[in-house]
Amino acid sequence: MRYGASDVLHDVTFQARHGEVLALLGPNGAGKTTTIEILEGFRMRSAGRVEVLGVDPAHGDERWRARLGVVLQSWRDHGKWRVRELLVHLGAYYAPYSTPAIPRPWNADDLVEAVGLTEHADKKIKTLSGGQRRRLDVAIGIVGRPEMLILDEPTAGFDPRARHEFHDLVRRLADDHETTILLTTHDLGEADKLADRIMILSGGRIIADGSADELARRIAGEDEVRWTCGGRRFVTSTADSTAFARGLFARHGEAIGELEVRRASLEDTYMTLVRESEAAEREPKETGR
Ligand SMILES: Nc1ncnc2c1ncn2[C@@H]1O[C@H](COP(=O)(O)OP(=O)(O)OP(=O)(O)O)[C@@H](O)[C@H]1O
Repeated sequence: MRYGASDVLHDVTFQARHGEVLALLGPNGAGKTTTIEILEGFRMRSAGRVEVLGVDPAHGDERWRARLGVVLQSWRDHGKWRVRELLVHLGAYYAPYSTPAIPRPWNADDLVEAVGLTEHADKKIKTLSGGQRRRLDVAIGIVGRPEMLILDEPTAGFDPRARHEFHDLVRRLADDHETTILLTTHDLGEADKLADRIMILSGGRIIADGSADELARRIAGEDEVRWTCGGRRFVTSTADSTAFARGLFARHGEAIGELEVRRASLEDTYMTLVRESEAAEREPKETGR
């Protein structure tokens, strides 16, 4: 993708598997929203090949669009509508695309319940709080029972309980309904918990693609092991904490207490990979001077 003279995405290559939850992470301005806008057919790519549900988004028709759910970063329209009323209205557009396998739309009352808005169902949308409005955005994104769901920072502004309930909903959509889900987030804990696969975008390139564990193993991350023995505290770093712990017990047996293993967190991994990529990007410019 090129805006004017500047390339904001280069060689972004990935595939999402059916029913997979994919999290797209990356610093502000990395190109996450641009990637999403290309996938949903809102923005035309400058070059390259894209297929979503087997269709090039540049030529996606209404039938294709009905199979896709999109939740953008924010929208603030429909203020005078009531929650259930809007979902019934929008849902009706999906009815012609109902199939025996995927009945469309989602029943409005069930949907309102699924996103935790039952007690607000008859309220005017402009009276909802920011987090309630975001739940409605998610409901609008899934009212047509999409086969592929794209969410741009869906939980921004959610309180911890709303976040927890949203995570359950996403896992249910993926596990029970086989919805393929691509979401962007700045919440690394959310990505760690939700995603089958994590991609990190930095400077318009994918610099990492794998499960949270795979990414943690990529940075020569050593585990930190803490324990007590004979009333003294110990801490060490090791590449193989399981073997280390086995050795500890073999040597000291019952004397070992309070054993704790801390693996490299997704945050450690993310910070390392993004720093490396930003340093690599600066380098050619510096040597070119
Ligand atoms: N319409 C546009 N014209 C020119 N440049 C743009 C346009 N939209 C985005 N950009 C630039 O493209 C780059 C990627 O932006 P994008 O919004 O995709 O980033 P992002 O990863 O979603 O960031 P954030 O985490 O802040 O939402 C940025 O440098 C941005 O300034």
